[in-house]
Amino acid sequence: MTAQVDDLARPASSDAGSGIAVRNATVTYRNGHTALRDASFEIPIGTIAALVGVNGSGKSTLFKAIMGFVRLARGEIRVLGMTVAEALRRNLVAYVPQAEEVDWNFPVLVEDVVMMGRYGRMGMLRIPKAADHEAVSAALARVNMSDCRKRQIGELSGGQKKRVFLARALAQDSRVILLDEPFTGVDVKTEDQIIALLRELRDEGRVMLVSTHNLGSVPEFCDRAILVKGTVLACGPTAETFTQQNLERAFGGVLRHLVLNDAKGCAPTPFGVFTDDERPLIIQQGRATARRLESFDEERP
Ligand SMILES: Nc1ncnc2c1ncn2[C@@H]1O[C@H](COP(=O)(O)OP(=O)(O)OP(=O)(O)O)[C@@H](O)[C@H]1O
Repeated sequence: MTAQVDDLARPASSDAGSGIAVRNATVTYRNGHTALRDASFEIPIGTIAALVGVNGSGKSTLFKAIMGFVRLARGEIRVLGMTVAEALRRNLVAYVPQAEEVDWNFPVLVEDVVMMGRYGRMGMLRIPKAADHEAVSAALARVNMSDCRKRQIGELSGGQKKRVFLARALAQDSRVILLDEPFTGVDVKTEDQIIALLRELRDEGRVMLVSTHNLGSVPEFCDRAILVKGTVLACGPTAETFTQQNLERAFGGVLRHLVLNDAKGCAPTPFGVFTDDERPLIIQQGRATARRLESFDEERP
């Protein structure tokens, strides 16, 4: 069953085994705008969860709350059973930012960006030890960016920059990784590489929360989905949550219906197509499919 908001409004004492538990979280900005109201969901450890919703629905606000950048007016967030402050103090949470949040003109080498993931383990003077250099090299190798380690971060392509910030999260060795639109501006090959890496990290027992507008990719690699629109509309296993009904509530008017002939050119098969991004989500009989439009095209006669 898809967990609805009311099911999760229970005390935080049942956190054992949960990666992120958000209960009735409400965030009101200084100008009085409440961006998130009574948001509740839970993600177990060893999970990749998608965070989806239209622009302004509160995805970044939720990330900021999990990172302790904004205070909750009401409610509670637990990370690995701890308060946010405790989880951050222990370096357990890493954040991979949106491209727009970074000043790419800042003169810094790729390896220095990745080393930032180690800062929490260093002393006041931030003098790296051998273990820090090893962690940086291993993280760069894991995202296939070792050859670029001496390059300025601003010189890299969009996909390469994303991989460097992922490497920073790996060097930090966090158990919880928040990724803010990691696929925006990256080609399909890079997207597939990032997805493969996220799966490896999941299998290591980490928790990933991925904000994305690439709805078509979600059923392919996310175990769970959280649909937001000023609050959490639905959350749970992707197969149960990513339904036409829930997506229509979250995305309203962006659903289009196409009528396509099947492979034999026989009876028309109705499909719903959500076009929030360049990677559309195909809905068939009210359920999300894991196929991308381009792979569907390949099957057409
Ligand atoms: N610092 C702020 N002060 C006041 N309001 C804010 C602030 N940051 C965001 N908001 C408002 O809160 C709401 C949620 O914004 P948020 O950035 O969380 O949305 P989002 O889902 O991440 O959007 P996008 O998909 O465009 O990144 C929006 O109405 C936004 O205008």
